Amino acid sequence: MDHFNQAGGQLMAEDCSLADLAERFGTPLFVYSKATFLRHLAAYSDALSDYPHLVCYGMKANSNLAVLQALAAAGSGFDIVSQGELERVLAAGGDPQKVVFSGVGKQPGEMRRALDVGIYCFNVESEAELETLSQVASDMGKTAPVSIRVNPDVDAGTHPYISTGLRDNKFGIAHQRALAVYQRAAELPGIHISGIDCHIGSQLTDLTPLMAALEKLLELIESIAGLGIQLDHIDLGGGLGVPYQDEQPPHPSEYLTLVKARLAGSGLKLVLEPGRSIAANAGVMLTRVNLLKENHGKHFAVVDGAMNDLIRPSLYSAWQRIVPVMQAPTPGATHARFDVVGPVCESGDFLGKDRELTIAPGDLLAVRSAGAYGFVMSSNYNTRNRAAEVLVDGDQAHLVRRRETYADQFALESLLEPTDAS
Ligand SMILES: Cc1ncc(COP(=O)(O)O)c(C=O)c1O
Ligand SMILES: N[C@@H](CCCC[NH3+])C(=O)O
Repeated sequence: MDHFNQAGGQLMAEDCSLADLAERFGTPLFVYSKATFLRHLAAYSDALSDYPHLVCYGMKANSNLAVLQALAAAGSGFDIVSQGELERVLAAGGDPQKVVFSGVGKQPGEMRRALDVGIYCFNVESEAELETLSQVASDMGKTAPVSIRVNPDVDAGTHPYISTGLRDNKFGIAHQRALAVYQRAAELPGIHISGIDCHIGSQLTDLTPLMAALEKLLELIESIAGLGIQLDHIDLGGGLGVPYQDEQPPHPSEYLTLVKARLAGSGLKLVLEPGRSIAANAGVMLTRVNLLKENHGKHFAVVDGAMNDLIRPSLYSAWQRIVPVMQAPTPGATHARFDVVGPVCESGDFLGKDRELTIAPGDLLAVRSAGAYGFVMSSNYNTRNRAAEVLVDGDQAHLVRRRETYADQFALESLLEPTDAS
């Protein structure tokens, strides 16, 4: 369920006409529904209303400032992976005490900034990072709250590029090493051991690997207690999938009922880092059909959106639904199976392949489920201006990021000084 529904013969975002938004702001255009973001956040917080918790939205999924502002106002915390993301949380009015800092390559400067503003916890991903953090915190006369990210070696059963909890992945500390790392952390100055965490992968549609990871963490927690170390929280990361096509991922309440039952009596606060399940179906990308062409019997719809705007189809062969915004076909439209492709000079530049559509040049298409890992992964490849972003709230549409201009793109570059008078 989302707030993108058909009404009056066209696809709407809440009470706003997508066709009108495309006219007003141009295409390609990301359109987000504020109500959907908030409903997805509430799916987590409501399911945990009877259990101590902190939901830290995995903001890498969609870090537009207005989106963060809306989530922060609804009480969300944030999972960050860079100082840049921390600066966004602060700029959007988020509470640093609800921030967890993940990532395998935190720099000392980033650690200093996070210590300065007082984040909730550092999710430490290596022994080297632990030593550096201890040094940085001690030098500042501060204590860093730390959780060790354990790599539980659980197969999340997802695309290899987005699986993170396998022994071959760069993330976290092998669970066999974890105990030794906790022991070392207990000896180090400037470190307060606060929790344990894991994140095994993204777009998970089955609870089995998530629950297997939880069991591994609970075993470890017992061994850690044997060292005399008491943890105050467990962070299970993000990872719940969304229906892009016909997947049937579990609802957060189904997952959290199982987790709460397992954690009952543990005294552990539960931290979560959901990204995709909050953002993906809260957004669409609008793109206009430029022209139709046929090559050797194959039909192509060349649209104005491309892999630089939405890279998931090219990068992961991800399937995202593509639908016309207007229900009634334009008179004279062509009915065929189209590859929906962009203008970028790469054969891998497609938004969808082999899609049955009835379309004509000038038609507006919506690529669904584009609220997560959409705009945030966009680039200027082929010197294309990055798209604009609009956040809809009822019948109000707010332009929350204007379309880039060529001047924006050139602003950071310089020409060489001429070396002679000629
Ligand atoms: C450490 C961490 N937490 C949270 C997330 C968010 O994951 P998802 O978008 O699958 O919920 C990610 C990304 O996969 C991550 O790497
Ligand atoms: N960007 C990926 C997910 C990566 C998750 C980040 N750890 C996607 O679009 O599916």
